[in-house]
This record gives sequence, structure tokens and C-alpha cells, in this order.
Amino acid sequence: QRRGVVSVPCLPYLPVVGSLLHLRSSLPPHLLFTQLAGRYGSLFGLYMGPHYTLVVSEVSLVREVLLQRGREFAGRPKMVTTDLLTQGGKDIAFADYSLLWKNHRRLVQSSFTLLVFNSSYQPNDPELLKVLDYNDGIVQTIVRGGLVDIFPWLKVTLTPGEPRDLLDALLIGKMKGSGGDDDITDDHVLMTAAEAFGAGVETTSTTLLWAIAFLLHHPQVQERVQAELDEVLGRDRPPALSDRSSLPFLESVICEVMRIRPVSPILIPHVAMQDTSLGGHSVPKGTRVLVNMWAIHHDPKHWEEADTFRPERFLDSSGKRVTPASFLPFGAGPRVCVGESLARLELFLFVSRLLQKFNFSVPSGRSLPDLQGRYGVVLQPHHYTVRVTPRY
Ligand code: HEM
Repeated sequence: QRRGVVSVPCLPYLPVVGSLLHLRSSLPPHLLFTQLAGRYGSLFGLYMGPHYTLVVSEVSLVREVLLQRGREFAGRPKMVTTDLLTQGGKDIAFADYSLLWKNHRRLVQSSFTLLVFNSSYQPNDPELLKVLDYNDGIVQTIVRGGLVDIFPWLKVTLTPGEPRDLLDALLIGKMKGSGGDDDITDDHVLMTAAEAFGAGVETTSTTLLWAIAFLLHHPQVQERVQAELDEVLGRDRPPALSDRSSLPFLESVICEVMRIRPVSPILIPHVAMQDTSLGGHSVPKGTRVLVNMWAIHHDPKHWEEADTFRPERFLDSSGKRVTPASFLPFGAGPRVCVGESLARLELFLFVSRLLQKFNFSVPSGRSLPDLQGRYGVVLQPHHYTVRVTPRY
């Protein structure tokens, strides 16, 4: 037992493997952790190999980690996969807390609008295809990371010259050292741009897929959004950002989608940068913290019929938008999503224009989308088929 953490319930653990044997499950991590929280409580510990890790599943504790003690918990663990993908944390999401990271983050945040709206591509533009390909490589690599992040010595299973995939290629490139022709400096240059795509495109487009999936299950919600759009915009005027406050039901549908299926059900791991405390328990420096946002968004103490899709929960009795304290799809505090306002803006423009112009339905003979989802870097819906017809 480490000093100071004895009072937090902890999963059994063994030398070297830690608690991994107790984490074997067919459930995806957010559901497994939610189940374990039922047994061990809303704050419990486990060992990911040698790494002591706290799992947090209660909103007041989450707010303590992200906001009240946000600065103390703003570190990121050093992991083999992300270290390679980001050239030792030269990105934002996986870089440890430092002055450099803070300046980098500020710079990127302030240039997003310019960066995102500055250029456009035609479908199949070779440059666009290359970027999409690279993005896909990153997604697959992080999914495959798993064990090598817990036991870095697994790297030795590599055969130099015979990379099996992008992860191997990056590892081999790194092992060769710097300065050589095979060095991965091009990837290095791509880090920040790749992250804007990796963290930005995958999350936003997946949220859009979830939105359509839930609208197919709830055609009456689709009709109500369309009635609101018809009243505010009419048939032809494209939605503008200034319309957001006049479309509270549409905005509440987007929120309910992000609540019921958060694309990032477990936040990127945080790390205690100093000895600190959480919920009155002392937490040693270096402790990893996993925030289970799925558990927060489905907590029956805070959400009535949490498993039911009900956008009205984001409206008050006079129909105005409200934001419950247990709704944190972008995280909060120093590590809050850099792209939050951009993502909200994109989702508003996409959903409003699509529903103004089209009806979404299930093609005859096909079944409704499966709403279970599959867990990767983001929580995605299984593939489904949708019929899109112009409204007029
Ligand atoms: C629906 C869309 C999105 C959702 C739900 C989402 C959610 C999140 C979450 C939960 C985090 C982790 C917070 C934490 O670790 O405490 C995060 C971090 C981040 N997101 Fe997003 N995100 C979205 C879109 C975007 C977009 C559009 C961009 C950029 C173009 C972006 C860039 C980032 C970056 C760079 C970080 C790391 C921040 C840091 O560690 O300091 N995200 N996002």
C-alpha cells in the first residue's frame, strides 16, 4: 500500500501486472468502470501494471479534479504510443503540463477559426485523401496501443525493417535515433495539424452520426426540430450562428446526444502533478486519474431515466436552455477541450442545415441503428443505413 491512499477502496493487484487480471471483461472500459463503481464506490483505485490509478465516477469529485484542483491534476501520463505519435508530447492533448504546453495551447486556440475556415477541399482531392489516411492511422494506432503503454518493454517484439503497421513504423523510426534519412521528422511537423484532425474531426463527425441515429429512433423529435427551424428560418435562409439562441430545442437535442453518448466516455487520463487530495483522501504525486464521464452522464442521482433520450431535460419550464452541472462532454478546467466552441458551432450548423433541408428515415426492410456503440478512441455507433430525402 502507498502511504495516504489506504482509505480509497482498491481493486486487488499483483506485482508487475497490477489489477489487469481484474479488468478482463467483455464490457468496454466505461461500462466496466461504471459496474466496478457500483461495487467499490464512486472513487476507487486500481493498478494499471505498476501505475496507481484512481477512477472517478461522481460529479462533485470530477469537478474537484477538473476545476477546484484543476491545476494540480492537469498533468498527462507518459505513454509509449502517444509519446511516439506526438514526438514526446509536442502536441496539446498528450503533452504534460508546462509553460510551453500552455503557450502552445493558447496559440492553437486563438488560431482555430482561421485554420479551420481558411481552406476547403473538393471530395477526393489527393491532399485531403492523404490527410484522412494519416488520421485513420493515428486512430488505429491508439486503439492498438493498450499493453505496450502499460509495459513499455513490449517494444522489443519489433523487427527493425519489418513494420507491421504505423505504430511499428513510428517505433522503428524512433529507435533509429535522430538525424538519419529514415527519421520521422515529417510526422513531427504534422503533430499539431494531425491533432486538430484527430481530436476534431473524429469527435464531431461521430457526434453527428449519433445525432442521426437517435433521430431515427425518435421521429417525433426530428419533426419538432424541423417545426422550430421552419418557424425561425423558413425554407431557404441558411442558419447563421446568431440563430442559436432562437433554436433552443435544436440546441437541447445536440446536448442530449452528447450526454447520452459522450464520444469521449472516459476523459484523456489526468495525472496529479504534486501531492494533493481528492474527496478528503490524500493523493500522491504521479497518481493517474480516469474520469468516467459516462457514469456522470448516466448517474440516476442527477438524471431522471438516464437511459432515455429526452432533449427536454435541457430546457426549463419556459423553454429556455439550461446546462445541468452534471453535463461535461468537453471536460472542464485547464484541460478542457480546446475545440469546444468550434465543435459546438460546427454541430449547430450541420444539424440545423441538414434538418432544415432533409428528412432522415430508416430505409424499408432495414432495422433501426444499434445504439450500443463500439469503443475505440471515440465511442462510435455501429454502421447503419439511413434514407435521406429532400423535404421540399
Ligand atoms: C463533439 C466534439 C468534441 C468533443 C465531445 C470533445 C471532447 C473532448 C474531451 C472530453 C477532451 C478531454 C478533456 C480532459 O482531458 O479533461 C478533449 C480534449 C481536447 N480536444 Fe476535444 N472534443 C471535441 C472536438 C474537438 C475539436 C473540434 C478539436 C480541435 C479542432 C478538439 C481538440 C482537443 C484538444 C487539442 C484536446 C486536448 C486539450 C488538452 O489536453 O489541453 N476537440 N476534447
